[in-house]
Amino acid sequence: MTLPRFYPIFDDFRWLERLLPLGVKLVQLRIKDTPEDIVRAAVIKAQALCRAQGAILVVNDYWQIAIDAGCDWIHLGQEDLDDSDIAAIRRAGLKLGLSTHDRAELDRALSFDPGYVALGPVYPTILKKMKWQEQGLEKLTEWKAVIGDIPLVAIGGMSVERAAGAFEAGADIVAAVTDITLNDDPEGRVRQWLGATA
Ligand SMILES: Cc1ncc(COP(=O)(O)OP(=O)(O)O)c(N)n1
Ligand SMILES: Cc1nc(C(=O)O)sc1CCOP(=O)(O)O
Ligand SMILES: [Mg+2]
Repeated sequence: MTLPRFYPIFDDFRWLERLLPLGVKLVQLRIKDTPEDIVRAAVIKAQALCRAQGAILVVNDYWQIAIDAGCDWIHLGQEDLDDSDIAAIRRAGLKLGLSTHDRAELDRALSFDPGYVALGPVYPTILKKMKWQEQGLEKLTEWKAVIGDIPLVAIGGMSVERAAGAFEAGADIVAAVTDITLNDDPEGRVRQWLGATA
């Protein structure tokens, strides 16, 4: 399966209600610091919205909720991997997207047979505090040479204007948060993204 090249990430299913109808076909629900029953309800809602629009939903962090809700994809970081039941995720048939930031993390990620590998932050991000400096485009090229056919996601400070460079460097997919959510016109920005990644 070839994954769509544009991968927006949102912290509320209401973003999906607004933006999936524009043609987004791959989306992550990334909810933090929220009671689990609210996350569960949001995942169920997001899953229904994605099914209705023919979009792929990736649930961040909450692997048990993703299993319970019948989702197809989960995204886990390296710390999340320590606390996850990978066998249960596999039994439920979910595919894994995994974060990587250095070569040791990449080697570890590859040992889980991931559905995609994310590398970040390619550029500085304002979304969250990270111990990692910006990785630069060259790192995407290096990662792609190692992972071959596994889809490579570029994340961190990505924008419509930066997407072409990431693709040229080896990314298959570009993920973005604040370039959309902090834009004065999120719908217009998503239309630009869809045009730039078509
Ligand atoms: C596509 C994508 N790449 C990286 C991340 C970050 O995951 P993680 O390191 O677990 O950090 P949190 O997002 O959980 O704060 C991601 N969510 N999606
Ligand atoms: C959630 C996340 N993970 C990253 C990583 O490098 O693993 S960078 C990032 C934030 C992405 O947000 P924005 O597009 O606003 O920079
Ligand atoms: Mg995580």
